[in-house]
Amino acid sequence: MELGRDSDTGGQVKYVVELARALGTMPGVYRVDLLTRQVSAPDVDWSYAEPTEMLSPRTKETSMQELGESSGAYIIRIPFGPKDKYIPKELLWPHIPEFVDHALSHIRQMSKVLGEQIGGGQPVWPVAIHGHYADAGDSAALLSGVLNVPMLFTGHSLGRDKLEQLLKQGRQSREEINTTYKIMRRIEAEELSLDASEIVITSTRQEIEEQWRLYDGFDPVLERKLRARIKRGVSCHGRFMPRMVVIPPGMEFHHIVPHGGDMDGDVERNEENPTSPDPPIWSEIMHFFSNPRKPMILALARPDPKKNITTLVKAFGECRPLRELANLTLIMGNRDSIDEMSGTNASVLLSVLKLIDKYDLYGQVAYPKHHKQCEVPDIYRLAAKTKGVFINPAFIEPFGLTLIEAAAHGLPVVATKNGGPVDIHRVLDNGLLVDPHDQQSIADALLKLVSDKQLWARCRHNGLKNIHLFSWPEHCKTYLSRIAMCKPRQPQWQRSDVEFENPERNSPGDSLRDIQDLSLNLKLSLDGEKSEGAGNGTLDNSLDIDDSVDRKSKLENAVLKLSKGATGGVEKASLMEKADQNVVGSGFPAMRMRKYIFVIAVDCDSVSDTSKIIRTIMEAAGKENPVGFILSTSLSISEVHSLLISGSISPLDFDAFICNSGSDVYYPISSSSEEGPALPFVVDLDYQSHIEYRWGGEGLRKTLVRWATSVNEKKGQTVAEDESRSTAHCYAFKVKDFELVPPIKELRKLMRIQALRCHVVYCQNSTTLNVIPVLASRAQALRYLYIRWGMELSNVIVFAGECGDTDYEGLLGGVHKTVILKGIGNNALKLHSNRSYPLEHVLSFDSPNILQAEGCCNEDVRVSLRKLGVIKE
Ligand SMILES: O=c1ccn([C@@H]2O[C@H](COP(=O)(O)OP(=O)(O)O[C@H]3O[C@H](CO)[C@@H](O)[C@H](O)[C@H]3O)[C@@H](O)[C@H]2O)c(=O)[nH]1
Ligand SMILES: O=P(O)(O)OC[C@H]1O[C@](O)(CO)[C@@H](O)[C@@H]1O
Repeated sequence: MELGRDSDTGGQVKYVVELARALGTMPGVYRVDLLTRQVSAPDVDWSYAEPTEMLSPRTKETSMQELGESSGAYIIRIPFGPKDKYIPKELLWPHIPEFVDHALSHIRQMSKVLGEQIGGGQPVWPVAIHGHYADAGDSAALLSGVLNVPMLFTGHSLGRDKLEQLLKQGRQSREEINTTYKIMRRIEAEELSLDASEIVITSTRQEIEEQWRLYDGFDPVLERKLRARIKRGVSCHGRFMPRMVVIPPGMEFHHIVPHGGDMDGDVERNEENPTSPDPPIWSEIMHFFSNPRKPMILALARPDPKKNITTLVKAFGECRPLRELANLTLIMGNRDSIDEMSGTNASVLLSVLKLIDKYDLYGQVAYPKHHKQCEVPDIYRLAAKTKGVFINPAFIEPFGLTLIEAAAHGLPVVATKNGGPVDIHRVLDNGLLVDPHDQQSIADALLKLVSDKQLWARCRHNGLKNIHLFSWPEHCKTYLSRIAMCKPRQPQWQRSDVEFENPERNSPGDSLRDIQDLSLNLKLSLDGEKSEGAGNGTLDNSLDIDDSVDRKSKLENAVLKLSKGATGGVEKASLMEKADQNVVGSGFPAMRMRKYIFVIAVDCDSVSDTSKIIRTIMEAAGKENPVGFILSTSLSISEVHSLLISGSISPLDFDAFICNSGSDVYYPISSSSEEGPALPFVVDLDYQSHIEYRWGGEGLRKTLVRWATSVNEKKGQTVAEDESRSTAHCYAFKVKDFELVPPIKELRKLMRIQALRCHVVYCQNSTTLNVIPVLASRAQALRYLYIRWGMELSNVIVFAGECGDTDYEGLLGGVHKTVILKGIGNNALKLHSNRSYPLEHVLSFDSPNILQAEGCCNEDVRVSLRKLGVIKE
């Protein structure tokens, strides 16, 4: 770990690595995979390019022999974004879909490997997926949706709070902040994480009460109300809230020199080897001081403006008695040259240097250029040895790992009263809290602690006495018990395979009793005791139980046939049949065998344009390649049927149909005349069970109808429910005038405020609004086809227009190739006003996977296919 190297290498890195390592050694946990980006750049360590790295356990008890072949904790580095280049977290957003696709492929591969090793040949699926920080939250939401496993989320630092703090400081406008930090994109990712997570882990209560409450999708009062309703067994009307759980992080204690009985004031010494030489970092710090024997005030933080180091230097510089009594050590990451640091970090450092000069603090302040990770404990020990004090004066500190590190080394603390330190102080009672904006109170608190020997000894003693409360094994126990309470989710087809093979194992708890793994952050198996917990937890979490599709019927792997109702819409014809093994049951064969799959996702102005483009693309594909076709559209399946008939295209020319903006997947079947008016398609019920998660059903529909009424009252008859086009997982509304309806971002906000989790899409030239499950989309349906049928995503070519429905941008990113057909697309959509951030924060325009075709005639398409190497000549 290169902690403090830049703004990406802070406490979160340490937290996540230590958590993964600790989880990997927990009884019952089989495997933990920590997924991160692979970087092979000259300016970063070579190990960042290693695809896999084992995190060896810290505890001696866990011998390698005890572990299974692939068990333990691993860092898995996934390549995505430009090769050979380090990208700061703010610029990663356009590359997230590519990460998700590669991560899926790793998880799929791993589940097979583990299946061979410990699963009796059945794939071993992750038990849960945990996103850390907004970008991983965004990814985990998509992955949990495709894999159909529970998601957990930890924010570490939250965008809305950061935005408020930056606005308060008044140095940048909202637009400037967004340009620098891509903060609106990040906030949307955090909102999506709330939509999709079953559990949100926080380090403190303050994070819930004061930070998460700033989000549309979380309201502590509504959360309590919903929880009470669940306990009483009363309906929540389709509303869902993630469960917030406070679990403070832990510490790794292996490198801490035992303090023996020396808790009451005498400085510690190395008990194991009293004659060992002083660590080199001590002299590197001491050479700054004219009187190295004075107590040392220590600050250790990334040189980030929010850490407020400049106020500390001012407080020190302006307080004569403090300067006389103590020295100040500032550990602010590592640097070779200030000119090579990032803009904000460099400006903090320059300000500090100017202040040292202004107050003439030479000989009293140390600011070493380098320190190694392994030297950090020595730095705390040095401060404790001089009877010094640790200070964290951050404007706001979400938790503050340095505070528990200092306590573990017997160093009393002065800390900001904003954020996590309040909770830490309640537990440890090892120092004083201050207002970080009040320079005088910072100086007073420091002076008090360095001058009052009894207070200093009491704080040291208290910290050492209670630090065991911040332990990773304790953290992991609570964490795992929470996961055991989640309602088990798993791909339906996998569950049915297991159950058909082994009819003894039919209760939901049983599948948890099998060894399972938990990917991205952990993989674990649950023992009998925990499985019972899982049963009880289902009650606790019954918010998510609203499983409206009858489980039994889903398990039957049935084929649902459709027939045209009197209205011309599609009705379910009550025909649940045993699986037609050739169609759905045994793995839809065609997609896996295709060399390429062309996904036609052009959102045209008119139906005739669509069928014309379908024919052009099919002709351009030629016959030489075994190409499969998928139509991806906002249309319902009966509209698709009419479109195909009007264009004289056979449904059998397609492998699949992604309909209703991604809320339904169908496969074509040959219709026989005996079946009367049945449409020649079967619906994929497994897909429905995947996207069912948090679907608000009737409660959501009623809220939408009320919303439509209120729009109509204000603007005249503008929005009306379109029952004929609505399906079980898509509520369709007709829109008369798109200028009069609110943009997507407002409608989404309105739904989130009411704890309704869904995805809203304006489509068909803005004449229609489709409201679908939050984990459904046209892009997600493609990932599902990969997981379900093994359709290779890198061999998929998506054809899209220049613009389209409001889910358009989701179609472009990822490992598949995209051909954008110039001049095509419905143009009435307010695509750009649907987001609160520019398209560049979502899409990478220079991606080699995206191509522009000059037009949409046969030759234009063929030129693009040639460029992609799909066709020769
Ligand atoms: O020059 C430095 C600066 C920091 N560190 C280490 O880096 C970590 C910094 O963690 P923390 O003080 O918690 O701050 P952040 O880097 O800002 O971490 C974020 O993530 C942490 C874990 O969730 C939270 O505790 C913080 O509040 C949150 O701001 C600590 O282990 C430090 O020892 C160094 O080794 N060298
Ligand atoms: O300033 P931001 O964007 O809120 O980010 C802070 C986050 O970045 C990191 O420094 C990266 O490790 C984390 O410690 C912290 O969670």
